[in-house]
Amino acid sequence: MSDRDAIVKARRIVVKAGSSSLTTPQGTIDANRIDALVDVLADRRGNGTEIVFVSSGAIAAGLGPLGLTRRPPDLATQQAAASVGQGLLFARYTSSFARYGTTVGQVLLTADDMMRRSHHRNAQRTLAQLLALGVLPIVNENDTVATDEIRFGDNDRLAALVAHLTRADALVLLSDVDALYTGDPRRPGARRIEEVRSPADLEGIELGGSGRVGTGGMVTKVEAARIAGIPVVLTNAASAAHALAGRPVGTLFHPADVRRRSTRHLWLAHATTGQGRVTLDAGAVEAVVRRGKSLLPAGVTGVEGDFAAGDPVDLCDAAGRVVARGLVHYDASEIPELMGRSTRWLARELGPEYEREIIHRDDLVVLS
Ligand SMILES: Nc1ncnc2c1ncn2[C@@H]1O[C@H](COP(=O)(O)OP(=O)(O)O)[C@@H](O)[C@H]1O
Ligand SMILES: N[C@@H](CCC(=O)OP(=O)(O)O)C(=O)O
Repeated sequence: MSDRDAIVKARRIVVKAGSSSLTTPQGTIDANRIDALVDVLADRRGNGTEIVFVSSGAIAAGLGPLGLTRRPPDLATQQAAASVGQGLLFARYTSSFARYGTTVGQVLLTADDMMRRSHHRNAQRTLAQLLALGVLPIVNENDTVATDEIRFGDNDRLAALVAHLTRADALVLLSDVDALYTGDPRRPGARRIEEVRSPADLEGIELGGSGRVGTGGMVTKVEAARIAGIPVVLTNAASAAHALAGRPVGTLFHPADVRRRSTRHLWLAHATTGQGRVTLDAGAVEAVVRRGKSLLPAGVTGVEGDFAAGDPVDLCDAAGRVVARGLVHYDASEIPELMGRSTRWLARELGPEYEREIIHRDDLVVLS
């Protein structure tokens, strides 16, 4: 079965639409385009396919009502715009899907929901139950409470992780551009890439930034395709029906092998930024990278940054090369007095609560 056939036969599909496909240049929801996309999704659903829809556009749809003409640079105004826009978007989806008798459920996720085991299971259960009840989940990042430090920012990688979370068979990314091109399609000479089979197919391709209201541009779409581990089609919203029908539109990304990685590990590797750095001695690098062990205080030689317990931090070797990333169990300020000490010594001198790892192996992903 070809990967285009796999999209036709998929029983569960994650479809993601970008801000530019759902909103107008005036910063309002684009009701006509939303209705047209809902028509396509409802049609596919009518064939018995379960759809999980990841919708961007909360910030973009909130701009007009707030009298703004462009995406604000500061987080607080973005959060406010998202708060206004998300409600308007969801109201539109509710009424648009009601034309087909379809009930929709709003699912707003934070990066933490992908990362922390308990939250992760919770999100997974909610999505599974919505699908079991015949509800179409509409997912977005919970932008109103997301902060710069711990935020997806773009919905492409979120969609890939949602595909893992829901064990979807295919992912369709809808943007304002009809495919991946060899360079920015706004410039002459850019050619459409029909298929991406391996990272080698991406060599020499210029992955540019986003359009007027989007975030992440092509970089995060290609990254999403790499994370997804299922067939991915990237095209524009107008070609959604063709993409779902297996027609040769857009760019088809054949699945990369990511089966051995959990969603949390994929999140850590691809969707977080280290909030600081911890330097490891050679023995600790060997233990963490080669033997899959937890990072103990004894193997730490240095710390940089101002992170808090629970933040993602980069683990570096003595040459400063990042070898892994993990969720740290201590604040940055606590680490200097623990460095180089055995856990037994720490428990005896500082108390039993200091007998824990700097980073537990379950919260750690090797990057080198
Ligand atoms: N190599 C490329 N191929 C296709 N599009 C590209 C490329 N480089 C940059 N782009 C730009 O990426 C934009 C889509 O990204 P983005 O604005 O984040 O979309 P969305 O809001 O749909 O997620 C397009 O408008 C396009 O101009
Ligand atoms: N969660 C954000 C999405 C951020 C964004 O712009 O994403 P995208 O348009 O998919 O590149 C929102 O709803 O505004």
